Amino acid sequence: MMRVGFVGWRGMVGSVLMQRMQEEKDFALIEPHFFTTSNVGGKGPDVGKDIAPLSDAMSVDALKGMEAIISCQGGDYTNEVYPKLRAAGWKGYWIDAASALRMKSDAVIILDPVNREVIDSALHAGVKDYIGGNCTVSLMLMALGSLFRAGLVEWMSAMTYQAASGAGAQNMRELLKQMGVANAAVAEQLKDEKSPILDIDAKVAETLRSASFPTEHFGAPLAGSLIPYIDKQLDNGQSKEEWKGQAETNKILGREGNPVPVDGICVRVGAMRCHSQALTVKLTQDVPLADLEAMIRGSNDWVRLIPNTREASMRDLTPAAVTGRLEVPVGRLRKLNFGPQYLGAFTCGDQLLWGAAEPLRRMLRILLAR
Ligand SMILES: NC(=O)C1=CN([C@@H]2O[C@H](COP(=O)(O)OP(=O)(O)OC[C@H]3O[C@@H](n4cnc5c(N)ncnc54)[C@H](OP(=O)(O)O)[C@@H]3O)[C@@H](O)[C@H]2O)C=CC1
Ligand SMILES: N[C@@H](CC(=O)OP(=O)(O)O)C(=O)O
Repeated sequence: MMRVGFVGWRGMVGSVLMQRMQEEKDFALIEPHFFTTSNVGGKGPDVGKDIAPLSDAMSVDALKGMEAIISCQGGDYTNEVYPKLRAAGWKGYWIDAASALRMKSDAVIILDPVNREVIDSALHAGVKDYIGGNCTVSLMLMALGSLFRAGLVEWMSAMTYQAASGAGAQNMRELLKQMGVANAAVAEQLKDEKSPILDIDAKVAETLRSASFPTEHFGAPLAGSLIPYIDKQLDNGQSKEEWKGQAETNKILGREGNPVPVDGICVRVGAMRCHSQALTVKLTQDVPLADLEAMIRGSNDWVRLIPNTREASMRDLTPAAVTGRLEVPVGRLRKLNFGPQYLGAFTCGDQLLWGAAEPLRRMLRILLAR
């Protein structure tokens, strides 16, 4: 059995990975070893079989014994440990959720329902580093990857509505705290159906702006508001999250030499763990809507085409409906007023599943099937 090391298994992404691997009985096929940066010798997770006590995730010697390592520990850990491990001659497979190694020329961004042939040819060529993509990019490609693959996308604009979970577990907690504080500020007025709405509104606005409103993690109010900036600021006016749209989409599709322009504005909203995106696609030709729908519907086992009606959109195309599910719905599909080559679409997906954990466990399955 393949010896597989897990680092970062108790974090938010790691916990979702453990959950999915249990559901799919992946642990029955491997010899799992668990690592920690904080509790060496402690007890690992319950995965339905006996496991050794936790090993030191900073020990190159301990990690070197693994044939594959899956890390959900974050980019700082990857930047510190990965180079030492390779320098020590380790030849195993490194599978990582963090962005640190994504754009390395000999690393592949994994999203097998979209780029299985890129993964297979890299495996054949002896590539050892397989990195999960940015959640927003992966979810967009799960929804509309078929249009890129058919050569139908001249350019795409992705305007995003990203959930608190993308910023981390503490941020999810902070969003809920903010909701609680905003609610508490007007709890008495809410009990009285006749209390003036503008008084309630003014009190909420004052609360959101007050110095005591909990914003330690987001740096700004998110509940009752939004934050139109995600990740670092770049010199060209884009945020790092916006930069990833084009860079990672084209790398996943294996067309870095002839990139399709992708751009937009990435916005944090008060959803818990589903990222949504409003997409505008300039098509390379005027393809009938029904043909585009058929192409999207047939592109992978998880995409769900939602009829462009008010009822279906409100029922099936929201973070509340999609959270915790592997399905990636795409709807609001229509030709835009700009002309017959302009397509509008809206998609929503769980960013901890296809956006983070799922591509990692599927990469492990691909290795096991070799
Ligand atoms: N958040 C996201 O949506 C996405 C994240 N990623 C990548 O995955 C990396 C990990 O993200 P995420 O899972 O959010 O990180 P977390 O902060 O949830 O977990 C990272 C590590 O922190 C340590 N830790 C310290 N305190 C706790 C605690 N109370 N509960 C659990 N773990 C704790 C654990 O290490 P130890 O057990 O060694 O102490 C854990 O493995 C990110 O840096 C990013 O690179 C990728 C895609 C999406
Ligand atoms: N930046 C993403 C989450 C994330 O971790 O992305 P990346 O894996 O590209 O660093 C978000 O905030 O929603």
